[in-house]
Amino acid sequence: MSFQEIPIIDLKSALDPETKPQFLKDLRHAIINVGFLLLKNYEVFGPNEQDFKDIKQETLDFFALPDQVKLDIEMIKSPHFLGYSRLANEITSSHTDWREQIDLATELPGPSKNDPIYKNIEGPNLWPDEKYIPKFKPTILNYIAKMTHLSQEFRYLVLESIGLDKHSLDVYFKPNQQCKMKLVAYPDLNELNGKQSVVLDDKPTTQQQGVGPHCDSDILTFIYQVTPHENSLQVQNFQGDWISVPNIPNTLVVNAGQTLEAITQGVCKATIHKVLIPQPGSGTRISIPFFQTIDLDSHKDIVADIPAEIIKLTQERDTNIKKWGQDIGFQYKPDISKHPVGYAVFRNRIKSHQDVAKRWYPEILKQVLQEYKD
Ligand SMILES: O=C(O)CCC(=O)C(=O)O
Ligand SMILES: [Fe+2]
Repeated sequence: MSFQEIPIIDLKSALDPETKPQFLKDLRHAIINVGFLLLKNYEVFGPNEQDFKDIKQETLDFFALPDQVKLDIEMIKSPHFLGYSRLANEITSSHTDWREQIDLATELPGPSKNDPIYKNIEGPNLWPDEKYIPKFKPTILNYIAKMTHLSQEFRYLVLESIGLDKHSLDVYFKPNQQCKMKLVAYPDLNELNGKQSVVLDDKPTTQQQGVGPHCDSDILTFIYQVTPHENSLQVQNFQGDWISVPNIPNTLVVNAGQTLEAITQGVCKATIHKVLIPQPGSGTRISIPFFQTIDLDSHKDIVADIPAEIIKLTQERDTNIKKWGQDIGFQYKPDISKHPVGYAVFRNRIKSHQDVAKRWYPEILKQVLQEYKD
């Protein structure tokens, strides 16, 4: 029997030596057998109530900006895949995603000439004109700084929960390691009526995707569900059933990505998930995912010293899997024995944002589309 609900984990209980053993046990179950959890009392290490209020306000203000202000910072202007994506301009699992978003990241300089091409993932953000939205940049930078801290502390706990030294992944991180985040708006069906995808010949229908079934490619993702929509974010259990992630105030959704799965020999599960567009009349759904990523140059072996009893738990999980989720189509998986992790990350960005790739990396886009077909 696969999971039927998303476990809730209380970060405060990690701080008390009396409650920590049970905390680690619960976390171990969540990360191995579900791949998703709801985290409460995150402000122990992360953003506080005011920080969440601020980012919510800036996000609402951002999406309310005149189209031209948003289009001035369209992602197509960035070789680093950062900036604004208009509605229906992204593809997941071969279909249009009915969402509008801005991709942001830890502010870093672009790569130098001799760097491998995948290093273009790093670079400066495209900021909206501060004349229209003066507090946007400082609010985002503050959120990134605090979430970076939370994601690091939480990674330590995840590693402890599977019997590893909390510093065992430190070699995959560099000083000022890039983290990524997005502000996302999923308009409801009424607002979408008559709209057509910019990239595919898709029109929205009731079951249309906000974002199609996929696994995240990072280490850990933290999602702030800003609006109270239910039954939008759904996770696929290992029997193929879709389980809704409850939208509980003052919790963050946390999930494992494929990079963490790869370097922990499959112990931490990168579970398939998707977002449905909101029901007509329920208004725009807003969410803010934050992605902890590792040094693009990482080219190291997987973590070898995972205790045998943890590997056994993983094997038990895998033998019980009746149906291995939905086919999410072709997605580059990090294979750090063959390529640095940046190779897969870069190719996944090319596949998702083909208009950006066409402008900046036409040759690689051709290769990717060819591999995609094969
Ligand atoms: O909007 C959400 O709640 C999740 C979005 C998501 O899964 C993603 O962008 O990777
Ligand atoms: Fe995701």
